[in-house]
Amino acid sequence: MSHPVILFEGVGKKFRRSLKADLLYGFQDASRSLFRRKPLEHLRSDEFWALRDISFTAGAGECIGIIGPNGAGKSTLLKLVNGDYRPDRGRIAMRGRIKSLIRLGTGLQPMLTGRENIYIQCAQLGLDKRATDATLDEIVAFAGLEKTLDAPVRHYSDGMYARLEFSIATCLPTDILLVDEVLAVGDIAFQIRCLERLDSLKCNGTTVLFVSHSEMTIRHVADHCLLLFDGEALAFGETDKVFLKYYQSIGYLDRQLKPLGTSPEIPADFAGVASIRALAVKGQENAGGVKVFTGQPVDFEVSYFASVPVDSAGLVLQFWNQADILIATTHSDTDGHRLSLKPDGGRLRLALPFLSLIPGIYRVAGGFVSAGDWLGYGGHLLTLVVAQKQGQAYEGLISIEAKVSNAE
Ligand SMILES: Nc1ncnc2c1ncn2[C@@H]1O[C@H](COP(=O)(O)OP(=O)(O)OP(=O)(O)O)[C@@H](O)[C@H]1O
Repeated sequence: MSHPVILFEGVGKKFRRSLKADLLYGFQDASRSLFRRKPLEHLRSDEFWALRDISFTAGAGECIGIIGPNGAGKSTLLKLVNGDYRPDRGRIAMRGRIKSLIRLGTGLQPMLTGRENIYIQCAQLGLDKRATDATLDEIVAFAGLEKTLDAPVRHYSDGMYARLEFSIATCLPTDILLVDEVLAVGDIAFQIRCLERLDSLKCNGTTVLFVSHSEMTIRHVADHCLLLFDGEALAFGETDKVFLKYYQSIGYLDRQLKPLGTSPEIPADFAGVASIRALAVKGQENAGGVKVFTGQPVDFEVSYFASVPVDSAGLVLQFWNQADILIATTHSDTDGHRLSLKPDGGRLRLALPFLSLIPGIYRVAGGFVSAGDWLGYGGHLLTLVVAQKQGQAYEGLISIEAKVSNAE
């Protein structure tokens, strides 16, 4: 990476446990800062490191997913980037404008209406009234708040707050976007719109730091992940490896809770799916990739590996929803169960003529089966975001294709 947009070098941030220490050390630290002396690097009594020795970089258009248990230091890291805190140790360098969605509702004035808040926030982003007039409809439509635009935002639900804040913050291009768990309170249709918008912001060069406890959303948007644990960076890099480290570090694997990404029943992968992607169908491309819709055809390209030649294997994909419920399994009773897999690997095409999944975010798992046994199983091969065509509405868990005709 040539010039990182965000650089953390050995960054540390400490906090105090008591109000007394806060007041006393706050005064001491303010005096040091006044005389341009470096912050104290050692801990005084009642202090602790909320972040210790954190180093990573993020480039233009890159999204870093920040994961870890409660209290690990994720929000503190975002607040350091946002300039809410100064680091007590190390160096942070950044370039460009920052937009943050860190604490729900803090950017909005509760007594003012949604419309008034949009004008205030847009003015802070540098838009004059005429420019705001021009983007107002788009902001409101994205947030889906047409009916409540002129109500005071103190009457909004948490989800409505999040929709308005996200919509305003992302209506203009920005260099750095900080997102802390704000999508969690939005409904599924809004979450899907947010993920699409994040994809398109990334395509336009925005660097995103994205904090979430949802593995599915992290996997969809993040190019790399940073795992924080008790203020320390336990892992940084490929999403798969970082999640595996996360599950190992919280004992998820030991407790046999069937972690995502592995299947404990399978001793060794003879043949498995290396990667899978949805293929573009005309009119279904969007800025961040391929869009798939309920009721439409979808094709997948599946790359596989095999350690030995395999005759007569079947390719099976499973679709798990965000509550980790298995919603659907593919079946292909013709050629799909008589595949020969070459030992050097290859590519297959799996076609679904009618996507039965209703709008939502799904984890695609699966692999090859032979005589009823898995030859290899991938627990998280793809995060699939399913949208709906305008004017359609779905209820239930799946949509079933039906043909209706006049009965003579
Ligand atoms: N202003 C503060 N003063 C004192 N302690 C703080 C302050 N802000 C955060 N902490 C502490 O720092 C640690 C890290 O907090 P942080 O909010 O960054 O965690 P997190 O990983 O975002 O957690 P969560 O997943 O629960 O949101 C916690 O122990 C928290 O209590």
